[in-house]
Amino acid sequence: MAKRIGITVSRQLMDCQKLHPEATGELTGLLSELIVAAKIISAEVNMAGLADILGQSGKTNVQGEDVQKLDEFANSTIKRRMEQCGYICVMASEEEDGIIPVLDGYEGKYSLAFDPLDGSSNIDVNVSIGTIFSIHRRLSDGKQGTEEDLLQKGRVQVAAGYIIYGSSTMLVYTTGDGVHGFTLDPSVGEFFLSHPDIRIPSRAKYYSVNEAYTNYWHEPTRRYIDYVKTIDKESGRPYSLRYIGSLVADFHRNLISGGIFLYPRDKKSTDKPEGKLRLLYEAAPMAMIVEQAGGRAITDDGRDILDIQPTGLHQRVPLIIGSKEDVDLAEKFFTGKMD
Ligand SMILES: O=P(O)(O)OC[C@H]1O[C@](O)(COP(=O)(O)O)[C@@H](O)[C@@H]1O
Ligand SMILES: [Mg+2]
Ligand SMILES: [Mg+2]
Repeated sequence: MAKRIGITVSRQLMDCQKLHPEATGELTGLLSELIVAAKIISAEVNMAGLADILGQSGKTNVQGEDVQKLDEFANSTIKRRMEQCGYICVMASEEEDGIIPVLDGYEGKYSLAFDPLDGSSNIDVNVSIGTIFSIHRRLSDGKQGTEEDLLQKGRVQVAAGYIIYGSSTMLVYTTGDGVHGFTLDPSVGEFFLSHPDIRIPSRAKYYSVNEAYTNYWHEPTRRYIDYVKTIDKESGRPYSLRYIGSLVADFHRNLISGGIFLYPRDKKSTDKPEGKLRLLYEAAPMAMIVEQAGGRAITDDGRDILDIQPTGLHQRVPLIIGSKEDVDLAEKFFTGKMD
């Protein structure tokens, strides 16, 4: 894969296509359309305070969460663009209860699941937020796609990525050929390669968990977090705590600097027995990226996130993700193999 800093993302996609003679260019087309949607969202996020787009929309989504105006803007921007791009047959969004069809005559061979805006609690306070996406090859034949095309294991994703709207806007994605980061130059409206072949450090520097829930943690969580806080110079402990409250931003920091992010099950969320984060458009795409970068992603009972067969569009899973050595060790704590 071309490692030339400064090449555009469309150029890299084209180069990647050349490596796959069977490629038809449809995945490149799909990703290019998604990137246009991300640029539109990035422009809106960057001037959110001016555009009267902060605050709540007054609606509640299928997750029971208050929908922010920017959630809605991002959701409709992606939907409007992708329903007529001609490369996908069905979509799923965090903000929509059921599957989202494409316009008749625009059916394509892929399915798209997305979290239009991740980190909604940080939208109004100018803290990094993002968009997460996951792409599968369709299974159903016929024209419009079905839920079956979306409910596929993370292991068979053809591409996954996120766009982080932070101090700079970055696209980080994988098509199974490593993980690459591009930075948006807003003056020319183009993403340029800035982080080729990202490899997550095998040992963490940071741990990311919402400590406000300590009183509700199950014993393995408590023991593991106590462990990362224990002084052990040789293994770089205690790790520093960093928790932004936007999965995209916490994940991105750990991807670059080394870290472990945990959102395990707890005793607080009786309405969310499987934790908070969603498998299809949060955990599975991040798991593909982290594994492609040399890291790992599991549940808090040691299952690999990418091998979980989804059963529902908005299914939640406990998530432990990040530097491989730390996730391997955390697994021992959570599966009772650490005495
Ligand atoms: O406030 P909590 O319980 O720590 O939850 C924070 C988590 O919730 C999320 O905001 C959920 O995602 P959405 O903002 O897309 O709903 C994650 O980004 C983040 O990691
Ligand atoms: Mg989210
Ligand atoms: Mg969201």
